[in-house]
Amino acid sequence: MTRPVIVWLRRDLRLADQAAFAAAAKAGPVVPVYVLDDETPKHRKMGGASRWWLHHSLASLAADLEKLGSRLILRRGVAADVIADLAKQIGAAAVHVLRHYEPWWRNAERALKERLPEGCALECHHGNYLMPPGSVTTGSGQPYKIYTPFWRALAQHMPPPEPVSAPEKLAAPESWPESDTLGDWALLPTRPDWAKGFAEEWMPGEKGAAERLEAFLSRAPHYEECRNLPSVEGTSRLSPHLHFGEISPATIWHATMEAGGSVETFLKELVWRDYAQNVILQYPDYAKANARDGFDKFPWRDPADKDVAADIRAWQQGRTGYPLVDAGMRQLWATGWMHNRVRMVTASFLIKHLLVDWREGEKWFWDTLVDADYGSNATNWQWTSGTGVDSNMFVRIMAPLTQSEKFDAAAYIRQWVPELAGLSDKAIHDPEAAGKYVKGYPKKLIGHKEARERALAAHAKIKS
Ligand SMILES: Cc1cc2nc3c(=O)[nH]c(=O)nc-3n(C[C@H](O)[C@H](O)[C@H](O)COP(=O)(O)OP(=O)(O)OC[C@H]3O[C@@H](n4cnc5c(N)ncnc54)[C@H](O)[C@@H]3O)c2cc1C
Repeated sequence: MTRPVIVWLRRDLRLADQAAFAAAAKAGPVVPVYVLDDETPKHRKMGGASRWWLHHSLASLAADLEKLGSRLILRRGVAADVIADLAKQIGAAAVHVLRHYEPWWRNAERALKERLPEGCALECHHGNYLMPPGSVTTGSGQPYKIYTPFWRALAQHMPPPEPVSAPEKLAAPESWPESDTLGDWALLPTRPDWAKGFAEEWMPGEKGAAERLEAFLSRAPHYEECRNLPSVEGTSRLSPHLHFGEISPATIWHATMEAGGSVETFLKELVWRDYAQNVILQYPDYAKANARDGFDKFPWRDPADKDVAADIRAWQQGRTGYPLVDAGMRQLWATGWMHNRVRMVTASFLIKHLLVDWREGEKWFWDTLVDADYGSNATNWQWTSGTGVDSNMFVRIMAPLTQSEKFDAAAYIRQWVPELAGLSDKAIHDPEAAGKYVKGYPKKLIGHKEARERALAAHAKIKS
């Protein structure tokens, strides 16, 4: 009997265009394994919203595997140890994985390689990004730090290879190793069940991802004009599916190209995802360390101070008195997702209006986003705060009230801040300035002009 091979799954929970499954299917009986590992990532273990998604995504993958005559084995513990032990136990000939670039997963891949028994190879495949992170370099072989030249260089290698179909069958081993039961992992919230709204919005899993893509294709040609309008369903909402690897970026690339029309702006956004991985490969601590010199001395307000803590809480709960900020933070809490334009506005508000260190916001998003992604989250927070490897954006202080009008956010605000629903399109962006007192809706935590001056003065301190 041919020795079995293991497919070790992480954020690659799909069968189609999944190189680890494709290679394993040809090699022999396949044992697909997911390890819930809260130890290896240390303080970066998955947040609450991601755990909700993970539960449903694993259930979906397990059902899809059964249709192929296979199973999903669930284990809990330090992933490198669990996989090495399992390889010994079943006499595996190889472990197939898709590469991941979070620093803890790179360490785990190295550790696993050392721990695997003799004769069991670790086979790492490419597939969750358009190009393997680190492979797009300047003429002198250096990795890119800035997005635009990165995009130009990556575009030279596009389109990506055509996606590969899911295997039609996966041979089963002679006997299946033991598996945990998904429900015992308690990934879903219970008391309180804050994720009630998630199920209305999302269908985690490969089928849900394919449906999202299908629905987006007819809108893709209008992406450029609609993508900044939070009141309009203008973007793809594929981010959590991409994060959990339920669909490959190559699949999305080819499908949007075939849909026709001008899709370059969308593809450029997709490349931001690759760019973020390229950044964390160069700066593994990107979620905790300012990349730009000088910001370590920035006079942030102290989150231990009770007034600052109250401001942070008001931001988290969507009670800042700025309707667009509040709508975004409430959308995040209710659905685990927020529109990109509003992510920029809410992040800028925390950092510049409230003068709170970007890392506080990064942590909140990590816990509450269903698409929370180590690379993309840190890259976008450092970009907004001006502390990152790219240009210093600190002095670009977004005006939430102007942004709200410019991007026509009235309907979005009505949806997420229902106490303001009765206000006119004109008054809803800034009820206070329009002289509208709405019972239950808070006053602004700080005026825009005052906040802007305070932020610029703080920034001047690190420049002097
Ligand atoms: C402060 C802040 C934090 C963010 N945190 C995350 C995060 O943790 N995870 C995450 O996936 N995105 C993050 N983003 C980027 C962006 O907001 C989301 O990817 C986007 O809103 C997802 O919606 P969509 O799928 O409809 O995107 P679309 O506009 O349809 O874009 C298609 C895909 O491209 C990728 N993409 C688009 N914009 C970006 C970007 N700026 N950076 C990286 N990838 C991008 C996503 O995978 C997205 O699904 C963050 C942005 C900000 C400003």
